[in-house]
Amino acid sequence: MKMNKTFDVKSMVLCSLFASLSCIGAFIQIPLPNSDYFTLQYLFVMLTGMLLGSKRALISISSYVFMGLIGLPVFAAGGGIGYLLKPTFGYLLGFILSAYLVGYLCEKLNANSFSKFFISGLSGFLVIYIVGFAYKYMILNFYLSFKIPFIAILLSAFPIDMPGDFIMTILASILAVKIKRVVKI
Ligand SMILES: O=C(O)CCCC[C@@H]1SC[C@@H]2NC(=O)N[C@@H]21
Repeated sequence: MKMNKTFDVKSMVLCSLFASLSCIGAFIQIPLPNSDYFTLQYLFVMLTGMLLGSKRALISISSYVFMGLIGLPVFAAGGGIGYLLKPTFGYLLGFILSAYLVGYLCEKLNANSFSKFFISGLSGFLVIYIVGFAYKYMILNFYLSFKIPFIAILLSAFPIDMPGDFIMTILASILAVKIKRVVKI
C-alpha cells in the first residue's frame, strides 16, 4: 500500500475483494451445537492478513463486519445491529484484530515462506479464540443468563473448530506463499 494520503484504487479493490470473500466464507458453513458454526470466514480472514498487510486487512475486515452490522446478511446467522448480542460476535471482533495482527507480523517478518506465514497465522488464531471465547462467555452468562462455565465453552471448540482452523492456518499459509509468488499484491 502506498503510504500517501490517498488510498489507491488497487487497495480499494483488494479490500472489497477480500471483504467479499469473508461474506462468501460465512455461507460455506456447518452448523454446530451451542450457537456455533464451522465456516470458511476464518480461512479468508487469515488470507486477508497474510496478503494485504496490516492496514488494508484492518480496513477490509472492519468493512466486512460493518456491512453485517448495518443489516446485510453476511454473517453466519444473518446480520443486523442485534448481532452485537449474539454469542459469535466476539469471533467477528477477533477477525478484525487478527487480520491486523497477521498482516503486521507478515510485514515485520517480511513473510515469503510457509513458516513465516504460519507463525503469523497462529498468532491470529490465538487472538480470534481468546476474544471469541471471552465474548461468548459473557453473552451466554450475563445476557442470556445460562450458567455455562468457561471450560465448557473452551471444550466445545475442541472437536471441530480448533483442529479445523489449525488446518485452515496451514492451508492459508500454503496459499499465501503460492499467491505471493505469482501476484504482486
Ligand atoms: O457469526 C458469525 O458470522 C461468526 C462465526 C464465527 C465462527 C467461529 S470463528 C472461529 C471458529 N471457527 C469456525 O469455523 N467457527 C468458529
